Amino acid sequence: MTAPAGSLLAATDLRKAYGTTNALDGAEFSIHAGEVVAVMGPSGSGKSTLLHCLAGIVPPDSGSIAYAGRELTAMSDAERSELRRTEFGFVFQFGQLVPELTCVENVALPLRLTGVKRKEAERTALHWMEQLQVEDLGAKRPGEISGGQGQRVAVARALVTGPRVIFADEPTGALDSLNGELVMQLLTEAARSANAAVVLVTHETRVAAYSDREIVVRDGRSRDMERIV
Ligand SMILES: Nc1ncnc2c1ncn2[C@@H]1O[C@H](COP(=O)(O)OP(=O)(O)OP(=O)(O)O)[C@@H](O)[C@H]1O
Repeated sequence: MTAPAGSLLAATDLRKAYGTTNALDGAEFSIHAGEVVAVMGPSGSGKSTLLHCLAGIVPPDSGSIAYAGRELTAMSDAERSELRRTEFGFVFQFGQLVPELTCVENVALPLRLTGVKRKEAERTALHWMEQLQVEDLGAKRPGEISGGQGQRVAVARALVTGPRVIFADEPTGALDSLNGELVMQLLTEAARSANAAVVLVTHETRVAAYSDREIVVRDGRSRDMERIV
């Protein structure tokens, strides 16, 4: 099977086994620029493994992953790292901010690591913190802010390099529903304004409702869901 035309990131027939466990067993995926796709499914069905393969973190045993016309599985580790640093952004469930740095330093960090000067990096960081409504927290450290605020800072950090794809693995998993909704609303608004695609792993239908499309993973296989309106 070939990837759908015009997709930014597409995977076909992905397989990945851990010992005797088939985490992925012929999974398919595709996403367009600016699209938000929710990956749903029961615990242990292969959602995180799919995300890690798509993001070039975990190599699949077989199958194809095409990003902007380039085959991820044919790249060297160094090329995949470079891609993750420059083209992809990441938001996880928790524990992703560096506790010793202030919030603005945390958001600016991915830019600093690519050699951007401190002042310019922090100016860009503040722009994204405004989008996520956490600009007042710049001088605070992660230990001094709430979980929901921390996730919004993490989203700002994921967007700061201007990535084309954001990978979000249960980004609201540690939040109450009100804070989860706010994170989702601001994440999807900011990503759409930047024309960044979002691969969103979640088991919550309320969170998946912020997506344009849902796929369901079961026993390592994926299928598209028709949105019931
Ligand atoms: N590093 C690993 N080593 C061994 N087995 C693994 C590893 N990662 C995942 N698995 C197994 O692969 C299967 C799929 O795991 P995965 O984490 O992708 O599922 P998931 O759908 O994201 O689950 P959850 O919703 O609980 O996070 C599971 O049976 C899991 O135990």
